[in-house]
Amino acid sequence: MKVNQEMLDRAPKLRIVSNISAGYDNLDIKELTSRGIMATNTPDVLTDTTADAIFGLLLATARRIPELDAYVKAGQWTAKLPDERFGVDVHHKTLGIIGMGRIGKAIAERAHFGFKNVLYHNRTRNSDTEKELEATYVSLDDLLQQSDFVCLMAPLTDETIGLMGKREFDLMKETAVFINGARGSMVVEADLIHALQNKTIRAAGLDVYQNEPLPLDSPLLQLENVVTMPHYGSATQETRYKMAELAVDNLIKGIHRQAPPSLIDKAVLAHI
Ligand SMILES: NC(=O)C1=CN([C@@H]2O[C@H](COP(=O)(O)OP(=O)(O)OC[C@H]3O[C@@H](n4cnc5c(N)ncnc54)[C@H](O)[C@@H]3O)[C@@H](O)[C@H]2O)C=CC1
Ligand SMILES: O=C(O)C(=O)CO
Repeated sequence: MKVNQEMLDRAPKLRIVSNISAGYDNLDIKELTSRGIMATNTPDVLTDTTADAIFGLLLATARRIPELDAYVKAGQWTAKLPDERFGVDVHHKTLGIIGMGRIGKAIAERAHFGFKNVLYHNRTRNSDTEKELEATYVSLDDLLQQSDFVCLMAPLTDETIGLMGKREFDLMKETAVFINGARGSMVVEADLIHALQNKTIRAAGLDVYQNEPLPLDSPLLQLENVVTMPHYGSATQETRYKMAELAVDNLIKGIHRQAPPSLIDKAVLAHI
Protein backbone atom coordinates (compact mmCIF):
# COMPACT_ATOMS: atom_id res chain seq x y z
CA MET A 1 0.00 0.00 0.00
CA LYS A 2 1.30 3.46 -0.96
CA VAL A 3 1.79 5.76 2.00
CA ASN A 4 1.95 9.23 0.46
CA GLN A 5 1.12 12.85 1.33
CA GLU A 6 -2.56 12.44 0.53
CA MET A 7 -2.93 9.47 2.85
CA LEU A 8 -0.89 11.14 5.60
CA ASP A 9 -3.08 14.27 5.45
CA ARG A 10 -5.93 12.04 6.56
CA ALA A 11 -3.98 10.63 9.54
CA PRO A 12 -2.87 13.61 11.65
CA LYS A 13 -2.30 11.55 14.82
CA LEU A 14 -0.15 8.86 13.16
CA ARG A 15 3.09 8.06 15.01
CA ILE A 16 4.47 5.08 13.10
CA VAL A 17 4.08 3.14 9.85
CA SER A 18 5.23 -0.45 10.36
CA ASN A 19 5.81 -2.06 6.96
CA ILE A 20 5.82 -5.88 6.86
CA SER A 21 8.50 -6.14 4.19
CA ALA A 22 12.18 -5.39 3.69
CA GLY A 23 11.49 -3.13 0.71
CA TYR A 24 9.93 0.22 1.55
CA ASP A 25 9.50 1.79 -1.88
CA ASN A 26 5.80 2.19 -1.01
CA LEU A 27 6.68 4.73 1.70
CA ASP A 28 7.47 8.40 1.19
CA ILE A 29 10.25 8.44 3.79
CA LYS A 30 11.09 12.14 3.39
CA GLU A 31 7.49 13.13 3.96
CA LEU A 32 7.10 10.77 6.93
CA THR A 33 10.27 12.10 8.59
CA SER A 34 9.29 15.73 8.06
CA ARG A 35 5.97 14.99 9.82
CA GLY A 36 7.75 13.23 12.71
CA ILE A 37 6.22 9.86 11.78
CA MET A 38 8.50 6.85 12.18
CA ALA A 39 8.73 4.23 9.43
CA THR A 40 10.02 0.70 9.90
CA ASN A 41 10.56 -2.41 7.76
CA THR A 42 11.40 -6.09 8.39
CA PRO A 43 14.89 -6.79 6.99
CA ASP A 44 17.26 -9.62 8.07
CA VAL A 45 14.57 -12.08 9.25
CA LEU A 46 13.69 -12.81 5.60
CA THR A 47 17.17 -12.72 4.08
CA ASP A 48 17.92 -16.45 3.83
CA THR A 49 14.37 -17.42 2.94
CA THR A 50 14.33 -14.95 0.07
CA ALA A 51 17.80 -16.01 -1.09
CA ASP A 52 16.65 -19.67 -1.10
CA ALA A 53 13.61 -18.78 -3.21
CA ILE A 54 15.52 -16.63 -5.70
CA PHE A 55 18.29 -19.21 -6.02
CA GLY A 56 15.59 -21.84 -6.57
CA LEU A 57 14.06 -19.64 -9.26
CA LEU A 58 17.45 -19.38 -10.95
CA LEU A 59 17.90 -23.17 -10.99
CA ALA A 60 14.30 -23.74 -12.08
CA THR A 61 14.69 -21.30 -14.98
CA ALA A 62 18.03 -22.69 -16.14
CA ARG A 63 16.88 -26.33 -15.97
CA ARG A 64 13.26 -25.60 -17.02
CA ILE A 65 11.92 -27.50 -14.02
CA PRO A 66 8.31 -26.15 -13.98
CA GLU A 67 7.94 -26.79 -17.72
CA LEU A 68 9.22 -30.34 -17.37
CA ASP A 69 7.02 -31.00 -14.35
CA ALA A 70 4.01 -29.98 -16.45
CA TYR A 71 5.31 -32.16 -19.32
CA VAL A 72 5.53 -35.28 -17.13
CA LYS A 73 2.15 -34.66 -15.46
CA ALA A 74 0.47 -34.09 -18.84
CA GLY A 75 1.57 -37.58 -19.90
CA GLN A 76 3.89 -36.23 -22.61
CA TRP A 77 6.90 -38.23 -21.36
CA THR A 78 6.34 -41.18 -23.65
CA ALA A 79 9.85 -41.46 -25.13
CA LYS A 80 13.39 -40.13 -24.59
CA LEU A 81 13.33 -36.42 -23.70
CA PRO A 82 13.81 -34.44 -26.94
CA ASP A 83 16.83 -32.10 -27.15
CA GLU A 84 14.57 -29.04 -27.50
CA ARG A 85 13.55 -29.55 -23.86
CA PHE A 86 17.11 -29.52 -22.53
CA GLY A 87 18.18 -26.88 -20.07
CA VAL A 88 21.45 -25.03 -19.58
CA ASP A 89 24.21 -25.65 -17.01
CA VAL A 90 24.50 -23.45 -13.97
CA HIS A 91 27.73 -24.80 -12.47
CA HIS A 92 30.98 -23.14 -13.51
CA LYS A 93 29.16 -20.18 -15.01
CA THR A 94 29.29 -16.48 -14.11
CA LEU A 95 26.63 -15.03 -11.86
CA GLY A 96 26.19 -11.25 -11.75
CA ILE A 97 24.32 -9.77 -8.79
CA ILE A 98 22.98 -6.21 -9.00
CA GLY A 99 22.53 -5.05 -5.39
CA MET A 100 24.95 -6.81 -3.05
CA GLY A 101 23.04 -6.10 0.17
CA ARG A 102 21.72 -8.62 2.65
CA ILE A 103 19.85 -10.82 0.16
CA GLY A 104 22.37 -10.30 -2.65
CA LYS A 105 25.12 -11.52 -0.34
CA ALA A 106 23.07 -14.54 0.77
CA ILE A 107 22.61 -15.44 -2.92
CA ALA A 108 26.38 -15.02 -3.47
CA GLU A 109 27.00 -17.41 -0.54
CA ARG A 110 24.83 -20.03 -2.24
CA ALA A 111 26.68 -19.47 -5.53
CA HIS A 112 30.18 -19.43 -4.05
CA PHE A 113 30.99 -23.11 -4.60
CA GLY A 114 28.68 -23.78 -7.55
CA PHE A 115 29.49 -20.97 -9.94
CA LYS A 116 32.86 -20.18 -11.50
CA ASN A 117 32.65 -16.44 -10.81
CA VAL A 118 30.43 -14.14 -8.85
CA LEU A 119 30.41 -10.55 -10.14
CA TYR A 120 28.49 -7.79 -8.42
CA HIS A 121 27.44 -4.23 -8.88
CA ASN A 122 26.40 -2.16 -5.90
CA ARG A 123 26.10 1.48 -4.86
CA THR A 124 29.24 1.01 -2.78
CA ARG A 125 31.95 -1.66 -2.86
CA ASN A 126 31.84 -4.27 -0.14
CA SER A 127 35.39 -5.42 0.57
CA ASP A 128 34.30 -7.99 3.20
CA THR A 129 32.11 -9.76 0.64
CA GLU A 130 34.93 -9.56 -1.92
CA LYS A 131 37.32 -11.33 0.47
CA GLU A 132 34.85 -13.76 2.01
CA LEU A 133 33.10 -14.85 -1.19
CA GLU A 134 35.68 -13.94 -3.83
CA ALA A 135 33.06 -11.77 -5.52
CA THR A 136 34.37 -9.19 -7.99
CA TYR A 137 33.04 -5.64 -8.19
CA VAL A 138 32.34 -4.46 -11.76
CA SER A 139 30.40 -1.67 -13.46
CA LEU A 140 26.79 -2.41 -14.37
CA ASP A 141 27.64 -2.64 -18.07
CA ASP A 142 30.52 -5.06 -17.46
CA LEU A 143 28.28 -7.20 -15.29
CA LEU A 144 25.60 -7.34 -17.98
CA GLN A 145 28.13 -8.18 -20.71
CA GLN A 146 30.01 -10.87 -18.77
CA SER A 147 27.33 -12.70 -16.75
CA ASP A 148 25.58 -15.94 -17.71
CA PHE A 149 22.99 -15.22 -15.01
CA VAL A 150 22.01 -11.66 -14.04
CA CYS A 151 20.19 -11.40 -10.74
CA LEU A 152 18.50 -8.15 -9.72
CA MET A 153 18.40 -7.67 -5.94
CA ALA A 154 18.67 -3.88 -5.35
CA PRO A 155 15.90 -1.72 -3.85
CA LEU A 156 13.43 0.25 -5.96
CA THR A 157 14.42 3.92 -5.73
CA ASP A 158 14.35 6.99 -7.99
CA GLU A 159 17.75 5.81 -9.21
CA THR A 160 16.81 2.18 -9.95
CA ILE A 161 13.34 2.64 -11.49
CA GLY A 162 13.56 1.29 -15.06
CA LEU A 163 17.19 0.26 -14.48
CA MET A 164 16.85 -2.70 -16.86
CA GLY A 165 15.61 -1.53 -20.26
CA LYS A 166 16.37 -2.22 -23.93
CA ARG A 167 19.96 -0.96 -23.72
CA GLU A 168 20.69 -3.22 -20.74
CA PHE A 169 19.02 -6.32 -22.22
CA ASP A 170 20.95 -5.70 -25.44
CA LEU A 171 24.18 -5.73 -23.45
CA MET A 172 23.41 -9.16 -22.00
CA LYS A 173 24.65 -12.32 -23.72
CA GLU A 174 22.14 -14.07 -25.98
CA THR A 175 22.61 -17.14 -23.81
CA ALA A 176 22.09 -15.31 -20.51
CA VAL A 177 19.26 -15.74 -18.03
CA PHE A 178 17.71 -12.77 -16.19
CA ILE A 179 16.36 -13.18 -12.65
CA ASN A 180 14.32 -10.50 -10.87
CA GLY A 181 13.83 -10.98 -7.13
CA ALA A 182 13.64 -7.27 -6.30
CA ARG A 183 10.81 -5.12 -7.69
CA GLY A 184 9.03 -5.18 -11.04
CA SER A 185 9.34 -1.46 -11.72
CA MET A 186 13.11 -1.74 -11.89
CA VAL A 187 12.53 -3.39 -15.26
CA VAL A 188 10.92 -1.89 -18.35
CA GLU A 189 8.64 -4.89 -18.74
CA ALA A 190 7.88 -4.26 -22.44
CA ASP A 191 11.64 -4.32 -23.17
CA LEU A 192 12.09 -7.55 -21.21
CA ILE A 193 9.19 -9.14 -23.10
CA HIS A 194 10.73 -8.00 -26.39
CA ALA A 195 14.11 -9.50 -25.44
CA LEU A 196 12.48 -12.81 -24.47
CA GLN A 197 10.24 -13.00 -27.56
CA ASN A 198 13.18 -12.26 -29.86
CA LYS A 199 15.55 -14.51 -27.89
CA THR A 200 18.12 -11.75 -27.44
CA ILE A 201 18.37 -13.30 -23.97
CA ARG A 202 17.70 -16.96 -23.23
CA ALA A 203 15.16 -16.83 -20.41
CA ALA A 204 13.89 -15.04 -17.33
CA GLY A 205 12.87 -16.10 -13.85
CA LEU A 206 10.57 -13.55 -12.27
CA ASP A 207 9.21 -13.18 -8.75
CA VAL A 208 8.07 -9.57 -9.14
CA TYR A 209 6.26 -7.57 -11.82
CA GLN A 210 5.30 -4.05 -12.80
CA ASN A 211 1.68 -4.87 -11.84
CA GLU A 212 0.92 -7.42 -9.13
CA PRO A 213 -0.88 -9.77 -9.23
CA LEU A 214 0.36 -10.30 -12.77
CA PRO A 215 -2.54 -9.44 -15.15
CA LEU A 216 -3.97 -12.44 -16.96
CA ASP A 217 -3.34 -10.80 -20.35
CA SER A 218 0.40 -10.32 -19.66
CA PRO A 219 2.50 -11.65 -22.57
CA LEU A 220 4.85 -13.07 -19.92
CA LEU A 221 2.29 -15.80 -19.30
CA GLN A 222 2.57 -16.93 -22.93
CA LEU A 223 6.34 -17.31 -22.99
CA GLU A 224 7.93 -20.72 -22.58
CA ASN A 225 11.25 -19.14 -21.64
CA VAL A 226 9.79 -17.48 -18.54
CA VAL A 227 9.42 -19.00 -15.09
CA THR A 228 7.05 -17.08 -12.83
CA MET A 229 6.58 -16.96 -9.08
CA PRO A 230 3.86 -14.95 -7.29
CA HIS A 231 6.05 -12.50 -5.30
CA TYR A 232 6.97 -15.41 -3.14
CA GLY A 233 10.52 -14.65 -1.93
CA SER A 234 9.86 -14.46 1.81
CA ALA A 235 6.76 -16.66 1.83
CA THR A 236 7.42 -19.47 4.28
CA GLN A 237 5.34 -19.97 7.41
CA GLU A 238 8.37 -19.47 9.68
CA THR A 239 9.65 -16.33 8.02
CA ARG A 240 6.28 -14.63 7.63
CA TYR A 241 5.76 -15.23 11.37
CA LYS A 242 9.14 -13.65 12.17
CA MET A 243 8.31 -10.69 9.93
CA ALA A 244 4.99 -10.21 11.73
CA GLU A 245 6.72 -10.39 15.13
CA LEU A 246 9.30 -7.80 14.09
CA ALA A 247 6.59 -5.54 12.64
CA VAL A 248 4.68 -5.74 15.94
CA ASP A 249 7.84 -4.98 17.97
CA ASN A 250 8.48 -1.98 15.74
CA LEU A 251 4.89 -0.81 16.12
CA ILE A 252 4.78 -1.08 19.92
CA LYS A 253 8.08 0.83 20.27
CA GLY A 254 6.84 3.53 17.91
CA ILE A 255 3.50 3.96 19.71
CA HIS A 256 5.51 4.54 22.90
CA ARG A 257 7.73 7.07 21.12
CA GLN A 258 10.80 4.86 21.50
CA ALA A 259 13.27 3.93 18.74
CA PRO A 260 11.98 0.75 17.01
CA PRO A 261 14.49 -2.03 16.16
CA SER A 262 14.30 -1.45 12.40
CA LEU A 263 13.75 2.25 12.05
CA ILE A 264 14.42 3.26 8.43
CA ASP A 265 15.33 6.94 8.85
CA LYS A 266 16.91 7.68 12.23
CA ALA A 267 16.66 11.42 11.53
CA VAL A 268 13.00 11.17 12.50
CA LEU A 269 14.01 10.77 16.16
CA ALA A 270 14.89 14.47 16.23
CA HIS A 271 11.24 15.29 15.32
CA ILE A 272 9.36 13.19 17.89
N1 LIG B 1 10.96 -11.00 -3.85
C1 LIG B 1 10.72 -10.85 -2.56
O1 LIG B 1 9.85 -11.49 -1.98
C2 LIG B 1 11.56 -9.90 -1.79
C3 LIG B 1 12.12 -8.81 -2.41
N2 LIG B 1 12.89 -7.93 -1.69
C4 LIG B 1 13.49 -6.80 -2.39
O2 LIG B 1 14.89 -6.92 -2.29
C5 LIG B 1 15.45 -5.66 -1.99
C6 LIG B 1 16.78 -5.83 -1.29
O3 LIG B 1 16.59 -6.34 0.01
P1 LIG B 1 17.83 -6.41 1.05
O4 LIG B 1 18.95 -7.17 0.44
O5 LIG B 1 17.28 -6.87 2.33
O6 LIG B 1 18.21 -4.87 1.13
P2 LIG B 1 19.63 -4.21 1.43
O7 LIG B 1 19.35 -2.79 1.73
O8 LIG B 1 20.35 -5.01 2.45
O9 LIG B 1 20.42 -4.34 0.04
C7 LIG B 1 20.20 -3.54 -1.06
C8 LIG B 1 21.54 -3.29 -1.73
O10 LIG B 1 21.33 -2.64 -2.97
C9 LIG B 1 22.31 -1.63 -3.11
N3 LIG B 1 21.87 -0.59 -4.05
C10 LIG B 1 21.09 0.48 -3.82
N4 LIG B 1 20.95 1.21 -4.93
C11 LIG B 1 21.67 0.58 -5.89
C12 LIG B 1 21.94 0.85 -7.25
N5 LIG B 1 21.44 1.94 -7.85
N6 LIG B 1 22.71 -0.01 -7.94
C13 LIG B 1 23.23 -1.09 -7.34
N7 LIG B 1 23.03 -1.40 -6.05
C14 LIG B 1 22.26 -0.56 -5.33
C15 LIG B 1 22.53 -1.10 -1.70
O11 LIG B 1 23.79 -0.44 -1.61
C16 LIG B 1 22.48 -2.38 -0.89
O12 LIG B 1 23.75 -2.99 -0.78
C17 LIG B 1 14.36 -4.96 -1.17
O13 LIG B 1 14.48 -3.55 -1.25
C18 LIG B 1 13.08 -5.47 -1.80
O14 LIG B 1 12.67 -4.60 -2.82
C19 LIG B 1 13.13 -8.14 -0.37
C20 LIG B 1 12.61 -9.21 0.28
C21 LIG B 1 11.75 -10.17 -0.36
O1 LIG C 1 10.08 -7.88 2.00
C1 LIG C 1 9.89 -7.48 0.83
O2 LIG C 1 10.41 -6.45 0.38
C2 LIG C 1 9.01 -8.26 -0.04
O3 LIG C 1 9.03 -8.07 -1.22
C3 LIG C 1 8.10 -9.28 0.48
O4 LIG C 1 8.57 -10.02 1.50
